[in-house]
Amino acid sequence: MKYVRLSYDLAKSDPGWPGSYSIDIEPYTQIARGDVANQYKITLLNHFGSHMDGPKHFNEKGPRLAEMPLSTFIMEHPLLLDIPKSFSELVRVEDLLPYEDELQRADSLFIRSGFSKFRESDKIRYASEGVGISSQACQYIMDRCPNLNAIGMDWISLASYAHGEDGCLAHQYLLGMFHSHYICIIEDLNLDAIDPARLERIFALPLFIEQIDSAPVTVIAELNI
Ligand SMILES: N[C@@H](CC(=O)c1ccccc1NC=O)C(=O)O
Repeated sequence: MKYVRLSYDLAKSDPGWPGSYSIDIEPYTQIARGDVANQYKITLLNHFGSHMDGPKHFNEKGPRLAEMPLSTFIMEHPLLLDIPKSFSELVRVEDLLPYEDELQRADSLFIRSGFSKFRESDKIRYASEGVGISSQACQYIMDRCPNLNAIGMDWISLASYAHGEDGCLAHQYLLGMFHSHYICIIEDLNLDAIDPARLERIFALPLFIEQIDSAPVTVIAELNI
């Protein structure tokens, strides 16, 4: 078995959703300053970097991540799809239709668009001209794929910034506003290292913090190598 991390380190210089707060990290106690231990104070927007959206993000009646069943975070039947997309393009129903049978069997879906290649080289466009999943595709997924607990992606948000209204509706669909189940969303992942034929399981473990809807997440893929 080989384990590969799909979530990024959190770093101040990383791209965030345009106009949103990101992260600040400051020393709290420091050995170099005469303290006995190193500690840091972190101020973090819970939607910055690799993170998991819980139902309460866009659905006031939905649970917080800490209230979801633990099976949400351990994916035994992940499906990785390569669906190449570029600046401000949306994943649409017709992109998913060829995979309907696989989608119905899977407990989680990871979409590799290739857009993560811009995360380092063009941070501004990575954030403001990101890929998205159309609200119609999200409605299709909610209606037709009852076993999916989570959808992950190699770009910054389910919503493409250029299609904000549709992105809002897309979040509302997956986060259960119009259905009796939920699909959590895992945003800003690096899916480069996964060979779909070797993918066994994915573990996506968010921080559980009181009050909050969503949280930073550590995502690890188990590959059969
Ligand atoms: N950063 C968010 C996206 C987001 O904030 C958003 C997406 C679509 C429409 C509005 C949004 N935020 C509004 O305040 C996310 O984690 O997906």
